[in-house]
Amino acid sequence: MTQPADADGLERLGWTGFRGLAPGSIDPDPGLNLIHGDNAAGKTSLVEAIYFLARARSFITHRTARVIANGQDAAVVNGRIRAQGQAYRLGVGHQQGETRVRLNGADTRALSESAWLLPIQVVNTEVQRLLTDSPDGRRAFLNWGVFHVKPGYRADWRRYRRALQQRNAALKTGHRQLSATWEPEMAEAGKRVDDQRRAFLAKLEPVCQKLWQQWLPDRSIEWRLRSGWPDGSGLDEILDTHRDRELAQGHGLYGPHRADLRVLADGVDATAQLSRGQQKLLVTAMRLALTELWGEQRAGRPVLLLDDLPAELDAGHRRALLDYLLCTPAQCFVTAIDATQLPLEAHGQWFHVEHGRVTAV
Ligand SMILES: Nc1ncnc2c1ncn2[C@@H]1O[C@H](COP(=O)(O)OP(=O)(O)OP(=O)(O)O)[C@@H](O)[C@H]1O
Repeated sequence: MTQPADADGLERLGWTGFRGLAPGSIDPDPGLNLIHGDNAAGKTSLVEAIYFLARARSFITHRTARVIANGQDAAVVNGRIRAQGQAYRLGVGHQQGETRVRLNGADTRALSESAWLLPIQVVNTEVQRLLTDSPDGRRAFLNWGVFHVKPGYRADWRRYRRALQQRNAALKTGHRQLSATWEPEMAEAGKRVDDQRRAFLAKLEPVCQKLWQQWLPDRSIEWRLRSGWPDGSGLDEILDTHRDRELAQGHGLYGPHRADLRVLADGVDATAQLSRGQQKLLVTAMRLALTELWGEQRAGRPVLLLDDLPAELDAGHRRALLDYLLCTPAQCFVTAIDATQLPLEAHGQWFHVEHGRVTAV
């Protein structure tokens, strides 16, 4: 999709002390950005810097200190972002174990104050882990997915988590009555969380199906949300019925914190049915569909990071994915080792990365 020059999105990105990148800056295209360079040139580091700006953490490591360049004491990423027609200055830095986020020159209290500016999704060679890893990642996918569609969701989720923690503390110390007092709050907030997740999935599914049918035409893909408590019963009822068991365990066993999104191919677990390349396509479709849905919200413009896009995909599927990127509402950053792997010569802005230096081509 050709974007006007003043379209929403990331207009400027600058960094110092970040991974192996030499201090630098780029002015990204509002649509498509194509980044190429040899192994270890710094391509992943560049897209990681964009993610760091958007989410104040890395998608590579939980140890944020690792993004600091060897021998430096701080990593800082700055961005100029246009959202709803307005310009914002966002800065994220990590130093001495602390991450600070500054928006328009002032410290922000919560990530949610700035997170709406750059709703971001990553597709890389680890993308299949959404299917193969524990439910935590799938719950995070749901939580961020809903948050960007319904900003009020965060408050419901927080309210639920607080009631859960209080009830868990009571369960741990064997306080039957105290644990029961937290249940109405937990059940009410928990139902709101579950309802919003289901409404969000109902919107997302047709967008995913469109892509799945194009990219995996021989497979029938579907998902099932497990709420985190048995179907057909209210959470209040379940908490009441199972209190003794939960007291014996010392923590709560039911609720949306135990939800899972099971993804099936031809009726069975997708990981048992599909090749790695097919799993990549399946999850890529989910992440792209999410950015399409976010794009309709007209809050912050969604950003898609596709690191090493050609990996594990045959020429036909690569082409299909690149064709999709030409019409997505998201601002895209795509990396590959060789420019010829991204046959989009006439499109977007190209960058070359060499020994940590990024140059617009
Ligand atoms: N904190 C750090 N300080 C300095 N250099 C680092 C740091 N973290 C990683 N590096 C180095 O940065 C280099 C670039 O890594 P990066 O993963 O960005 O490369 P890439 O271009 O994506 O490579 P590939 O195509 O092989 O995936 C690597 O040599 C790595 O050792």
